[in-house]
Amino acid sequence: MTEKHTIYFAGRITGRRKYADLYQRIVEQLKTYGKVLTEHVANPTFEADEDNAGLTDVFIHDRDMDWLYECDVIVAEVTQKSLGVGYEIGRAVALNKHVICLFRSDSEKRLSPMVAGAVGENFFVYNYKEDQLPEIFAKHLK
Ligand SMILES: O=c1[nH]c(=O)n([C@H]2C[C@H](O)[C@@H](COP(=O)(O)O)O2)cc1CO
Repeated sequence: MTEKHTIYFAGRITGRRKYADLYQRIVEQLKTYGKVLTEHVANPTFEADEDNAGLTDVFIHDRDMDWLYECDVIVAEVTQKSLGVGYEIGRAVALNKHVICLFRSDSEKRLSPMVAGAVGENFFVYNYKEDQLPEIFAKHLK
């Protein structure tokens, strides 16, 4: 029987939403393992929605920190550089959360050593192809 998790999905929002479709496919898989607190990250029109909603920076930060406290696992798609995602990962480590970082192996970018080198008991980094995601999620979340 699959344990139900509370999952914080992190991915780049600011700037180009090149990976929004990928983020949506990841979130759909994560939802089979429990509750995803941050589904909005995978919403391709999110930036525009957020502008319309007029949320303040403090509101967004405090809401996301509450979700970080609440989650038991953070899954971060780190192929697209993002200050917000880096911050969330650091805060999650400080909270002793289970951290899974996903970096696309076909990317021509280099993952920061501050993430790639942080592997440990609760911190995992995968250079992945998309068809490997089901196996990765099953290993950590089943
Ligand atoms: O409006 C937002 N809402 C929000 O939840 N975030 C969080 C969730 C994402 O995992 C992360 C993205 O940060 P950034 O915007 O620096 O790419 O920060 C970030 C922003 C700022 O775009």
